Amino acid sequence: MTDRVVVAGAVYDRGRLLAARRSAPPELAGRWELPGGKLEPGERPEQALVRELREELGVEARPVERIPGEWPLMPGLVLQVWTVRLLSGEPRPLEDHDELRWLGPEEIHTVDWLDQDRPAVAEAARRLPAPGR
Ligand SMILES: Nc1nc2c([nH]c(=O)n2[C@H]2C[C@H](O)[C@@H](COP(=O)(O)OP(=O)(O)OP(=O)(O)O)O2)c(=O)[nH]1
Repeated sequence: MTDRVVVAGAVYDRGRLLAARRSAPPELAGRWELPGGKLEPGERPEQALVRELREELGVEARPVERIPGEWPLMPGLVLQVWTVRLLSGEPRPLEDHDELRWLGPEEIHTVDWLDQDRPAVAEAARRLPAPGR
């Protein structure tokens, strides 16, 4: 059986990375992740990511490039991450999250990331654009 893909966004703004705190389910609540969600049948990852970021954060966004790699989550689920450019809107925790935080390069480790997200977050942090971009 092939694993189901969860797509998540490395959303950057002024040299900071967006982190989102999950509000559910109970075993994940309070832990931080990259916003995104599961691919629906027939959906391409980029489409799924645009849809999820619209639903969860209320923003319009454009996937820019995939961060190479694929990270196992729970059995049957793997995480893929795209860098994302925000086109419009200010991210708000509308669904699945109860807090958002923009983290600069020195702040990446100040939130309690989901254990399984740490390698992906490290890759996302390595690609943080300079503050002017
Ligand atoms: N979005 C996201 N989910 C993650 C990350 N790390 C991680 O283990 N997960 C898990 C949590 C969930 O079990 C699953 C993603 O499902 P979800 O609940 O966010 O997605 P969804 O909106 O498509 O959910 P659903 O209600 O259709 O099941 O992957 C991450 O960085 N981002």
